[in-house]
Amino acid sequence: MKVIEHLNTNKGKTLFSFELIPPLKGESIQSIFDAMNPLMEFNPPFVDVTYHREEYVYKIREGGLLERKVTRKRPGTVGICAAIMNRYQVDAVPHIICGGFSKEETENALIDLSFLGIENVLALRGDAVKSEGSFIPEKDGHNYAVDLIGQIVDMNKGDYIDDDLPHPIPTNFCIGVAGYPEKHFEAPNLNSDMNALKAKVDAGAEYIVTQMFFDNAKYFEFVEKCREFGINVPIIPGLKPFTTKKQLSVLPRIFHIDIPDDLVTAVSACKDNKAVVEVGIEWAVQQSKELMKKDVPCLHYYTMGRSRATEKIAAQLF
Ligand SMILES: NC(=O)C1=CN([C@@H]2O[C@H](COP(=O)(O)OP(=O)(O)OC[C@H]3O[C@@H](n4cnc5c(N)ncnc54)[C@H](O)[C@@H]3O)[C@@H](O)[C@H]2O)C=CC1
Ligand SMILES: Nc1nc(=O)c2c([nH]1)NC[C@@H]1CN(c3ccc(C(=O)N[C@@H](CCC(=O)O)C(=O)O)cc3)CN21
Repeated sequence: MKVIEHLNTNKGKTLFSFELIPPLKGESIQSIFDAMNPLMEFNPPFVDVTYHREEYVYKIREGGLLERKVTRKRPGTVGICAAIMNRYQVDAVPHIICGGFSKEETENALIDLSFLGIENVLALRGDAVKSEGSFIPEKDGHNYAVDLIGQIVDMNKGDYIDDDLPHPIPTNFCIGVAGYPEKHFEAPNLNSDMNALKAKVDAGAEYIVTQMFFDNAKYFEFVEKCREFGINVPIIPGLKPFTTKKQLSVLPRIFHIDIPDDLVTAVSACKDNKAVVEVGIEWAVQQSKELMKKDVPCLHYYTMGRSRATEKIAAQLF
């Protein structure tokens, strides 16, 4: 079933969903099941699986020469989606990114997903390669998420880029996109980021999932701003439970978000990360309760394979 159908048929009740990161190459699918099992009792109608692009690693060869190798440390998004749909009563939402894909490779990936009965994708531009400063599109790949959405919508109409196909069958994907309550870091200002978001929705995105935020006011202002811009699709808040002291500096650096004063004070006062986990749970529960009161369609937790904190949060809410 499509995410938008889940959101529409559950009017009035906030749904629970979460996001997984594929295990490192060499690990087994069991680590995914271990991360999911404790969360399945809260009946998530869908689960997101992130996509991780290639990275460059440098190996020292004889004579001290450096050899650059292209590697993917976390492959498996498509396989994991098929495995979890097969094992649990849940819809998988693979993340599809522009980076590292030509249009033909994107078409082939979407064909695989369609064959597997996967009806949902989150369409993203994707991050820059770790060792590169900024996002560089693939030769013959997409530049922005909006262009990727165009290709998916075309396929949903039976319009494949391979124009030699005699009777191409339309795919049937529900498309979600990312939204940034605190602005995407590359956008020159909030208005231009809002225009980019509006373009994604106008191109065919049916719902938005937000970047993590720790101050609900940011989400409420964002939703209001979206409505002013004529963006009328459901906006699912994304929440990340705080679990380590290091995240005080890591999260703002990676995700370009602010941590509210009270949370900084509470985390800083913790004597160890065990105490931080408790603070993180309490903060996320308070955020979730307030969001639920405002009838958000779904609460989406960035568990990234570490389910303990999210399990404790969900137990208090769902
Ligand atoms: N790998 C994953 O699973 C996930 C990745 N992300 C991350 O989200 C970030 C960006 O992805 P999206 O939001 O999908 O990208 P996007 O293509 O919607 O936007 C990227 C940036 O380009 C700007 N922009 C968009 N269209 C434009 C246009 N036509 N002209 C000029 N500027 C334009 C936006 O304002 C934004 O600053 C990445 O950092 C991505 O990796 C987010 C969620 C999950
Ligand atoms: N820019 C961006 N890229 C993403 O891949 C991404 C977003 N934003 N926002 C939404 C989700 C959330 N994602 C993630 C991905 C990884 C962690 C994670 O593992 N964080 C570690 C720190 C990572 C590090 O130290 O490199 C943590 O401790 O929380 C969290 C959320 C993936 N998604």
